[in-house]
Amino acid sequence: MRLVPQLIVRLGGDIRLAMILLFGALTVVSVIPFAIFRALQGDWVAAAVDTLMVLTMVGNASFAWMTGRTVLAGSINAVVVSATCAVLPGVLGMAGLFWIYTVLLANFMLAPRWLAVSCGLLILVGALMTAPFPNAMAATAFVVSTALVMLYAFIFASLTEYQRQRLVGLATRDPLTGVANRRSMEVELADVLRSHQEQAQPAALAVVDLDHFKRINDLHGHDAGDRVLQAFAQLVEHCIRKRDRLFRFGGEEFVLLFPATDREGARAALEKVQRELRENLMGPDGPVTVSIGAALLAPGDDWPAWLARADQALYLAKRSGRDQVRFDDPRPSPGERRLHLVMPGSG
Ligand SMILES: Nc1nc2c(ncn2[C@@H]2O[C@H](COP(=O)(O)OP(=O)(O)OP(=O)(O)O)[C@@H](O)[C@H]2O)c(=O)[nH]1
Repeated sequence: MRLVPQLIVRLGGDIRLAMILLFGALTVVSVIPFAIFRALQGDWVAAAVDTLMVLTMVGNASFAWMTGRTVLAGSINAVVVSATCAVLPGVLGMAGLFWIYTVLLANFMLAPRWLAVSCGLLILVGALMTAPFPNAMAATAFVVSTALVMLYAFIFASLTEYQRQRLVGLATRDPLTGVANRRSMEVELADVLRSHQEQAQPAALAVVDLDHFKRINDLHGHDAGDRVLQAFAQLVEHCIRKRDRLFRFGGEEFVLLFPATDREGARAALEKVQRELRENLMGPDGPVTVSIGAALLAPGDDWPAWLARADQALYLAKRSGRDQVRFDDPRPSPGERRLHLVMPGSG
């Protein structure tokens, strides 16, 4: 991808990275002239402080761009610039105070809120100890204005974070059941494939489909069907491991992803899910069963192929009478018919 489109895609998807790069660029443009001017005046301490700040910002922006570790890079930026700001009035006199408001605001865009508040307090205390305030009134005005700027920035950052989380929720969750949606599934399956390629980790995937679900809708209405879907999602999320993931693929079809799990692990997990649902998933007319098709990730699989194999196993589970789990075997031995294992105890 060319540089500008790549830049737009990455910055559009990661606001903290965008702020770190912007902050780095603005620091270079705004601080370098001061560093040169102070060096020309023979004020070597101030020139060195300015240069150190520029180097830190540029280094951190490169680090954030290359590693994606934007919280760490933004936090380092906030701490370094705030520490500099705290002593700046001691070096520059009252002129050092003018930079403080910019840094107080920038900290909330670069670092987590608790760190931005801590850095703000550091600046406040440092400036109070080092700035040559002409009188107590000037010092009081400084404290009040600094506190107000921090308060506004804190409220703004909190609201922005709340809205961001709501947007992420809307974009990645299924509104009916609250589980992750198909879009998240595609992203997470691609991640699992990457770590499978890098670390040769096994992974299993299962497509779970409620049996005769249409009857519930037809006999008792859509709301009754919705309640069964919600109960299903709650029961499954309750009985899988934290790292396993449940997605709503569409309608009454769900996908379960088991990262770092081999065949035996997947078999045990699916037995548990099936047992939990058999015992506790109730529709208006009694227990609701599920059919499950599972597949282990095989070398050379992309995620649609992996999912298609699990779906094929589900199809066989349905055709064989429902209420059962079937595994697809990705590597039948030469000349052998593709083997579909029916789990013990399943229908
Ligand atoms: N209540 C409700 N129903 C839904 C939702 N999404 C899809 N459905 C219904 O799910 C039903 C799926 O029907 P089918 O594909 O025939 O599946 P089934 O009746 O479970 O039959 P088998 O899968 O073969 O056991 C359809 O009636 C859809 O309208 C939803 O969000 N809420």
